[in-house]
Amino acid sequence: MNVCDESRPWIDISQPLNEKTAHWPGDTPFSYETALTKEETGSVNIGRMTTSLHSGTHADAPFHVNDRGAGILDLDLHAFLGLARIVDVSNASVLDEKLFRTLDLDGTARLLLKTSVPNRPERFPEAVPALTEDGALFLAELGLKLLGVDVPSIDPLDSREVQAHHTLFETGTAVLENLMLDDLPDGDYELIALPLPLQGADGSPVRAVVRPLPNEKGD
Ligand SMILES: N[C@@H](CC(=O)c1ccccc1NC=O)C(=O)O
Ligand SMILES: [Zn+2]
Ligand SMILES: [Zn+2]
Repeated sequence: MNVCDESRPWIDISQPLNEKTAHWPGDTPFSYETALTKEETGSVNIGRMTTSLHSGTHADAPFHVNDRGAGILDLDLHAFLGLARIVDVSNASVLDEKLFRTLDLDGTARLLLKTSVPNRPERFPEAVPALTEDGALFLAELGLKLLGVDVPSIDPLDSREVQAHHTLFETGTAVLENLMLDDLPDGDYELIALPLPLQGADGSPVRAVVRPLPNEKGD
């Protein structure tokens, strides 16, 4: 990955974080304030933010669903960095093995799924197409390093078992949620979506960017 190739600009696929960003019911909304103004310090403005780690575009850590699971700082960054395939699954109401068998996932290390839910960062959806246990196992067996979705959760929004999270984390697959994929055609991309080095945290906001792979002619 030559990150300096200016002929292929990076495309931001992150939700903006502001006071209107949707959050999980009962969870901490995002807020930013200037805690110390330039007038107060005599030199600089100093910001402070408060947020759930599951607002906006973010990575989950295994600790999110397992008290003994790894925190975000313990995860291998390579999962969040490298080749990724974007696939439109907007015709599917569940993300199961049957669906995945119809897709071209050969050699895919990172899979970003574009679901039927439109990208509306200010609106928490009523329902999402959930990843089934057989779907999660199928992806893990493919050797997937990372699964990304454009909705707030890979599990049903009212799930207590959060089975898809458990299955992916038990098989060492990283998870990104709330990506913005609506404007991107299916295909192979480079992805950078690094979590912050938050000690002990169950997740982290990421700034997720992609760019299409160069075509064979090199233009
Ligand atoms: N699993 C979701 C988060 C989640 O389930 C949640 C986040 C905040 C408050 C409550 C939540 N779940 C259950 O009520 C996620 O990974 O972002
Ligand atoms: Zn999350
Ligand atoms: Zn999650």
